[in-house]
Amino acid sequence: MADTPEITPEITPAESSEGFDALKQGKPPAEALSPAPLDEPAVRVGLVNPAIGYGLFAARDFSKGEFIFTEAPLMSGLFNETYAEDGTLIHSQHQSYRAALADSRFELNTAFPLLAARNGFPPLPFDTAQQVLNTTLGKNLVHGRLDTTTVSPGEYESYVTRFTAAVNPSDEDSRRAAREFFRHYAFQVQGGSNNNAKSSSNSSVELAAIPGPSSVAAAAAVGLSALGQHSTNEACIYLLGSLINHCCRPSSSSNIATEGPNCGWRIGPSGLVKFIQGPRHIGVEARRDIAAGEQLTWDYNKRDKGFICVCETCRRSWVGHYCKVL
Ligand SMILES: C[S@@+](CC[C@H](N)C(=O)[O-])C[C@H]1O[C@@H](n2cnc3c(N)ncnc32)[C@H](O)[C@@H]1O
Repeated sequence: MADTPEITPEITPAESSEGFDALKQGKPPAEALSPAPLDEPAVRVGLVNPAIGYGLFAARDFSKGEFIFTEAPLMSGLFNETYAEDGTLIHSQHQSYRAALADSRFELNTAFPLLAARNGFPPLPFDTAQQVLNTTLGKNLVHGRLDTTTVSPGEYESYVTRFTAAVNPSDEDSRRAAREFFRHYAFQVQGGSNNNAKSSSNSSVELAAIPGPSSVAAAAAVGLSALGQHSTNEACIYLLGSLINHCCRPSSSSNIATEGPNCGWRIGPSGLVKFIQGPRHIGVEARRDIAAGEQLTWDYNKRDKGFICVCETCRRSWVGHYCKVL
């Protein structure tokens, strides 16, 4: 898959000032307290196309401001701004991957087939993958449920034939694959003592608390021993959240009600979204009304995305450019 940056969050000025005002007052205004997502089918996994791979789609209609789902991480390693060749960071990410593999091999190998192939695991047969896509890929959901996938056998085959399993990959190959994977799929969760994770760009996490799957705990333990010498931030991978694709914002702000990324996210509990219980739990929020069937997207917020973007916003502007030339 193309080189992709870590996903970094985005926040609108309106959301930002609302959050800070609420925090200054000590308690958020009642109308700012969003209800937890409904515990009913919220999302399904689909294939966008063989080049982009999977995406997440709305399984029902959502209103602006509604939370779509919350999810616990599958794994967590230390974070590095540049993903430079840092032995401790790569070790923590690789350990996290190995632990997650022991707990959740089918889910990992279905959701992230390139990572699987680089570690010597060939793509799963369609029937097995379909079961995972329909049910267990939602195993870390806290609120909201996974709906039935619409991936057809033909679509699946044309996607996974892109990945050839490495033969006897070395430990070095596996470490490199884990680092690249974290770089492309992880959410940066800020470390430190502040457990009040704010919205999108100000997410934080309490490193001392290590709930969740053993893969999260294992990597956090590795990470904790390295704190002080390295980044205190964590890189968290989510089975569903990490499958959401990027969409650029439209150049005209008048279009944001109907175009551009339709989701935002928060990690950890905060004054505004108390229903997010775990420090590394992610909450995905509708930034505008979303119709059932629409692909969920957000802005990775990176100048260098590491892939050629073919989002709706870019496609519209290409058409605009083409028309102007004509
Ligand atoms: C976090 S993953 C999203 C899930 C991914 N589609 C998958 O199936 O694994 C990011 C990767 O998805 C692809 N991607 C996401 N948004 C894209 C976009 N707007 N245009 C092209 N590729 C995109 C890129 O390959 C990128 O490296």
